[in-house]
Parts: sequence; structure tokens; C-alpha cells
Amino acid sequence: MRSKRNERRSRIEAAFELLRSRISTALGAADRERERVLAAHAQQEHALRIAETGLATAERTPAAAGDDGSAEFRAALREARQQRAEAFAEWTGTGPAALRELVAEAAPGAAGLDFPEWLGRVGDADPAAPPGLWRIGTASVPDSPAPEEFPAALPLLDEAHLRITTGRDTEESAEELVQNLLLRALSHFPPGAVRVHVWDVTQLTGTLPGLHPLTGAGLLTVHDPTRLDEMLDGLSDHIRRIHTGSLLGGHTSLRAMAAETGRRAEPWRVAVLFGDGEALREEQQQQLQRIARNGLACGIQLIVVDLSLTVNSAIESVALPSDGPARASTTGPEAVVQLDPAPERSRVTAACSAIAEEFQSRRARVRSLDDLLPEHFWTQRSTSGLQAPVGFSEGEQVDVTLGDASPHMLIGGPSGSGKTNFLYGMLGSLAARYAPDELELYLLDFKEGVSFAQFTPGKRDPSWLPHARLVGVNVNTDREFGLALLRFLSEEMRRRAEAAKEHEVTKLEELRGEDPAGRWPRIVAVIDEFQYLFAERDPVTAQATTLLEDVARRGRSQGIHLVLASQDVSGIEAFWGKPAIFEQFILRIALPKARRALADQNSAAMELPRWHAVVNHESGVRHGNEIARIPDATAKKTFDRLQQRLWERRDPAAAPPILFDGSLLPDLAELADYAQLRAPVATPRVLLGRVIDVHGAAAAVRLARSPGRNIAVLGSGSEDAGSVLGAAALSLARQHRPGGIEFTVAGLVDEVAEQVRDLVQALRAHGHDVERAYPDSITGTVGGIAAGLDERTGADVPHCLLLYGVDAVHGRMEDKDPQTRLSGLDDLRKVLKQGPERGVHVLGWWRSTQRLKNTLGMAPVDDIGAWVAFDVQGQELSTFAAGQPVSWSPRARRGLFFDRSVHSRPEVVLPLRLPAPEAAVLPEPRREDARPEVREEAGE
Ligand SMILES: Nc1ncnc2c1ncn2[C@@H]1O[C@H](COP(=O)(O)OP(=O)(O)OP(=O)(O)O)[C@@H](O)[C@H]1O
Repeated sequence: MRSKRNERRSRIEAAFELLRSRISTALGAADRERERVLAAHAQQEHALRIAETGLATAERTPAAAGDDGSAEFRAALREARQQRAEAFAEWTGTGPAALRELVAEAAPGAAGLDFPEWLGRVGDADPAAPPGLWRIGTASVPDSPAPEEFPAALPLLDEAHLRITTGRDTEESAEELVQNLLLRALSHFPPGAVRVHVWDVTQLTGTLPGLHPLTGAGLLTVHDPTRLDEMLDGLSDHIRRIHTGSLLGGHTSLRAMAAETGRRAEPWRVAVLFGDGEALREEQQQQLQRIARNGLACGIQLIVVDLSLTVNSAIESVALPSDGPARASTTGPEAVVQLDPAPERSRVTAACSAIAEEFQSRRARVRSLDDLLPEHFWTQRSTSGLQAPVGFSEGEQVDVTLGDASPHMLIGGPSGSGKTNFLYGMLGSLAARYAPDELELYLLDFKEGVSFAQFTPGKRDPSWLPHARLVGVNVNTDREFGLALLRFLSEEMRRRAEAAKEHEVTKLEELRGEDPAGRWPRIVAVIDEFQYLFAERDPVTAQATTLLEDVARRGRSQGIHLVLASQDVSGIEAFWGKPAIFEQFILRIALPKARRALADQNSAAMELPRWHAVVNHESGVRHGNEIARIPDATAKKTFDRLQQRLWERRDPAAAPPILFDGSLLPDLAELADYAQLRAPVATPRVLLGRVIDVHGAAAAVRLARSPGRNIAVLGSGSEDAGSVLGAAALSLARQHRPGGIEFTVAGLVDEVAEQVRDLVQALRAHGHDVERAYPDSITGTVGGIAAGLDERTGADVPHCLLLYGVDAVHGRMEDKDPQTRLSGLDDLRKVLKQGPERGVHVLGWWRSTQRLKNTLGMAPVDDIGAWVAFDVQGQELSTFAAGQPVSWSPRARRGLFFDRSVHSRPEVVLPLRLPAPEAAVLPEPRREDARPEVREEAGE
């Protein structure tokens, strides 16, 4: 029993013991925990102090961070060091070195190197690729484990504005910082690329004194402290002008545009405003904010000192407090910045003088065409428009822009004022910048003379302008050529619009984006003395007006730009009456004394000195005027040299431009349509002349075996008639193998003897049988052919009857055969009527319409399916043109051509020069040269 009790007791005691020991353990732990917490707290307090003081300071002067000699302080310091080491581990290893490398790369030359390395030298860096950073000094992070120095730099020009704030005694540092940055920018680029405006609320002069040598050259403008408005207005004007004139279509900033085009179109304008910490007037502040918002895209850079500037656009800042080190937004609050010291004043002045002198000497130099040319040719893309300098203002290039905002150009200037010269300079400047795949030129000059012939290959100079696709000279009497060009442009617009539609876009610019592999050059069509187009009250003028309106209105979006020039006020006035057209000509060029090329109230052209022009991208209103000195581009050899360089760069497979010279007759042998004829063919094409179009196409008739396929030439002159009949016969000869066609050639008037002899010789040289007929044998010959018609099966060899001067034998042919009671004329009528479907065709010359009617007698005029008429008035021809009225005043060496099977209206043709008989046989076209589909006759 007792033992049982003892056992319980010892169990209880043990339990109590356990309990006590547990309690004591627990209590001890709590004590220790309390102590630990107290120690940790002390360490945290220390850590907080150390953090507040800065680790670097705490290390240097521990007392300042509350060092009480305790273990806790030491631990806190240790932990802070460790954390710092961890935090900076990556930075310490690579940070400063990487930054040095970055700045070296992003701030090359004067943007980043030390002053002695560049100060005093004039810059030559390309403004199209400005530096990303500009150095201001040296930075370090004092709190880093082993503080190392690295360059401090800021993004500026185009990238960000700069705000500097000063303390009580740091204004001077601010001015040095500004001066250093300006020196870097001014010295980096060629003089003129950076313009500086300074406004200082506290003083009129004396700010940035080292830069003052720039003032005389206009590179530095110091604004009156009381006239901030003027400076702000000036900057706002620049922004507006750059938006309307310089920024091409899709581009929203000069920087982006320069990146695409390879050329900076405008200088940077750096506006430095020194304030005094006081707020500006409300309107001024708002205008400043607006400039800050929109300026960077237009090359306008603000540097404000002690002024507030709060906008969403990029702003960097540098703080220069009086009681501590400088800090910059780019390097952050942890880094302190040691600003670069200013170079010696004398060196600053000398450097600025050098820049100013170089700028002035460049500006004063008489500029040549070469000064308009870029360093590298053919680097610009025409996606959003065309832009090229045409002259100089104060040494700066003045550009013209053909794009969405200013699609077409009107040039006015009296004779001798330099219009042709202006066009040469502009075309040269464009052609040097844009490759022929980016720009095509169509050039038409209504003036007498050969001004654009330079662009085509000549006897002495085989070079040509690779961009030129078509050149028309001496076209003053061939207004139809103007129509042909406009029609071609209109057709091209339609083609482009359709291609755009297929890609589900509407504009050329978008089409080029959707179809990057396609060839979609911009087209510039120049028409010099365009008023000729509207010279008469006739259908040509009416059509020209309609077409011009169409091209002017829709060309904008399809990359087709018109450049119209006129010396004649009336030409331009004719235009004023057509506002729908005129309004599209937003870009105006006025040469000295040009009247009405600008807006009514704008008389700037009247005061222009010689060889200058007003360039105006705002429909000629006064505030859009830019006055440019135009270099001489027509002096001997000037353009030749440029053309030679461009020509050498051309694609070897490129063809020269088509030349239409109204003073010359084209050669049959040089006509592409003739060279491409081949034998045998089912239905031959008979070439009669050349139509007035932009392809240099032949006027041709298909000689099918069907009724009416006879051809008449009408007119009094044998030369033109002989040309048409000869070209017809030679083209038939080329389309038949020897023996595949029979010719009968009848010279019925004396004056054609030579032509007939040459033709017969040429036809025989082709290997064809030629029978000849004479005035005394013609009746028999025609009678024989008429009689033979009945036997023809339709599969026989075709027979071509060439009659030179049918009417001369009219009398003889009227004689009737006593037996048959039929005359030679009756036989001829039968041949005309029944021949064609049996392969017998008459190609004849009559000396007037009446004489042709006499031959036909009661036979229908339909038997003459096609005709060419020279020196015949329009009204006489309407019978042969399906009865419709024909408006035509005959002119020398031009015929009117009508083929009733394809034409709705007659068209103008030029007779051709025939080859000498020994040269009449051309080689067969190579298969690959032949066009797959023979062009249809040019008809309407
Ligand atoms: N910017 C210039 N600098 C020097 N000479 C020039 C300049 N522009 C034109 N000239 C010269 O002036 C003359 C007339 O120029 P241009 O032929 O261009 O005038 P235009 O207005 O086309 O005259 P027109 O209509 O009578 O042909 C030419 O001999 C030309 O070399």
C-alpha cells in the first residue's frame, strides 16, 4: 500500500519537476527572446540611422551615424555593407564600364569627348543621324561599395527638353552647363545645323558671353528680356511652317523623316530661357508649354533655367542645389554629378568665331548646282512624297516638297527670268536623291526650242536622264501631245487606284506598304508653257481642262504630281477661272516679276532680285513666302556632268526616254511597232504613221479579209501620201514570207516616180513579186484584177494594189468597154467592194475628197474602211467619218487618221520617214523581243 503511495508521489514530484523545469525553460526563453528582440531593435535603430546618414558617411564618421561602440551598431553596419554589396553586386562589376561604353557610343565626337579634343574645329557630323546623348560631366554613386566614376550625359536634340534648377549661388554653374552643351551641339554638326536663341529675364546682354561671336552670323539670337512673346511667336511660327512645308505626308517628326530620307530638312533651334524662379505670365507659360509639346518633332529644343515646365513630352532635368552636389534625371537620385568645367573663355570665343566665319563663308559662296546635290545619290525613298532643295536662303537650303500637303506646283516667271533654269535645278536635285524606281519624269515643253532634249540621248552626248520616261519638245503645234500625256497620267492613276483597291488600301503610300516588292515610283509631269494647252476654243482645250482637273484632283493620292510653268499671265489667269484645278496647286514658285503666280495680296515677286525665287507651300499667301537664291543649273557642262553621273548609275537594261520632237518626222525603221513585225501572220497590221501618244505607237490598220478593208490617203502633197503608202507597203512586206503576197504598184502622176521606184526596189529586196502599172496600162491592170476576183477562192495569196494618184487617171478610166459597157472605174469599184474579202486590198492616194467621191460614184463610202487625210478641212471629212462632225484645221506635216472599225473619232498622225531601199530590210525580230500581244490600234 505504502509502496504504492510512494510511487504515486515520486510520479507527482517528477511531474512537478518537469513542470517546473518546463516553466523555467519557458521563462528563460522568453527572457532571451526579449533580449534578442531588444538587441535586434537596437541593430534596426542603428540600421535606420546608418541608412539615414548614408552608409558611406557612416563608414567614414561612425559617430555621425550614432556609433555607441555596441555590438549592435557593428552588426548593423556589417549587415548594411552586405546588403549594399548584394545590391550593387551587378553594378559594381559591370555598371560604370558599361555606362562609359554606352556614352562613348551614343555621344561621339563633340557630343561626348573632352573639350580639348574638338573645341575650335568646325563640325561635320551628319545631321540626319544625331547623337543620342550629350555629356555634361562625371557621375558617381557615393553609396556604392567602391565608388567608380562614369560619364553623365543627357538626351537632347529631338529627344528631350532640359530643365535646370539652381540654388542660391549656383547660377553660374547653370550658365556653364548651358554653354558647354551648346558648344558641343554647335561644334558637332556643320555650321548652321544648330541655331540658338537666348532669353534672359534679368539681363539684355552678358548671358553666355563666349557665344557672342555667333550673333553676327545669325546663329545666335539674343532676345530682349521684355520681348519673350516675340521669341515664343517665332518658335511657334517655325513649328507651323515645318508642319505645312517640311514634314512629308506620313512623317510626324523631322528626325523620323531624316532617318528615312537620309537628310535633315531643317536646322535645330535651341531656345534657352533663363528665368528667376518667378512664374511667367499665364499666356506666356501656356505658349511655352505648347512649344514644349510640339517642338521636339520640329527640331525645337528648350533649355529652361529656373522656369517651370510641366508637360507630358520628354524633359530631362539637372538640379544644382547650393547645399549639395548636382544631380541629373538620367543618373538618378543616388548618383552625384560633377559638371564638366567650362573651357577657357578665350577658347570658347575662338571656337565660336571659327563656326561663325565658316558659316558666313559658306553662305556667301555663290552656289552651284553641285551644292544642291546630296553626298550619296539615290538614297531617298519617295513613299510619302518628294523633297529636294532648289536654292538657298542665308546659306541654308530651301526645299520644295511634293506630297500630300502640296501635291502640285505652279511656276510663274516672265521670259528670261530663269524658269527653265529653275526646272533644271529642281529636276537635277530630285534625280540625284531618288532612284529611277522612286521617281519617273515626264517632261513636256510647249515652247519653241529644245529645252528638255538634253535629257534624251543625242549625237554628241549619248547619255540620258535615267528618270525621264518621256520627253516632248517642239510640241507647240501639237497640243494633242499634251492631251496624250494627261490621258496617260489619268490611265496610270486608274491603274494605281485599282492596284490599291486590290490590296484594300486607297493611296500609293499605303499601297507601297502593302506591296513592298512592287514598283510604284512617284511621277512628276512637267509641262512648260502649259497655257498652250488652253490656247484655242476647241475640243483639245475642252479635253485638256477635263483631264487636267482629274489628274490635279486625284493625282495627290496616287503619287502623280504636276508641275506647270508659264511665262504668260494669261496662261495663269486662264487657270484662275478654273478653281477646281487651281486650288490643287498649293506649291507656288514665283520668279522675279512673275504676276499672279502668288496670291493676290502677295507682291513679293515684284521685289525679287535676279536669280531668286519665292518658294511658297501655302497657295501663295504672304506668310508662306521663302525667298531662295537659285543656282545656275544651265551654265555650260553643269547639268551635263550631273546627267553623266546619273546615267552611269542606271540599270543597264533601262531604255532611254521616248522622245517626241514635233519638228522632226519619226523614222519608220526606228518605230518599235515596225521592228516587231514578223512573217507570217494571219491578219497583217498596216502601219501608216505615228500617232501622238506617249508610247511612240504607230497608227495601224488591220488588213483583215473583210469588206471595206481598203485604205485611202487624201491630200494634195505627194510627199506625205508617198510616206503613208510606202510605210503601209513595207509593213505588209515584213509580215509575209517571200512570195506570200503580191504587189501591184501604179505610179499615176509624175512626181511620185522616184518614190515608186524606191518602193518597188525595197519590196523586191524583201523577196516579193511586184508588178508595175502605168497611166496607160492601169485600166487593163485593174480590169484584170477585177475579172480575177471571181476565181479567187479566199485561200489565194493576198494581193495589194498600191495606186499613187488615182484621180489623175480618172478620165481614162471612165471610158467604157464597147462590149461590156463597163468602164475601168467600174472595175476599180468592184475591186474596192469585193476585193478585201478575197484578199485583194486597194491602198490608194487621191488628191482631194471630192476626187475620191468621184471614184466611188454611187458606191458606199464604207468601201474605204480607213483613211489618212492631209491638208483637208475637217468638215470635208465628216462623210468619211461615219457622218460625225470633224473638228480639224489642217497643219503642215500632220494628218488625220480614221479607221472606222476601231475609231470613234479621227486622231492626229505624223507621216514617217521611209528607209532608203537598200536599208529597207530589217532583221527579223528576235522571238523574245516581240511583244506577246500586239498593241491594239490607239483608239479612243
Ligand atoms: N539662277 C541663275 N543664275 C545664273 N544665271 C541664270 C540663272 N537662271 C537663269 N540664268 C540665265 O538666264 C538666262 C535665261 O534663263 P532661262 O532660260 O532659265 O529663263 P526662262 O524664264 O526659261 O526664259 P524663257 O522662257 O525665255 O526660256 C539663261 O541664259 C540662264 O543661263
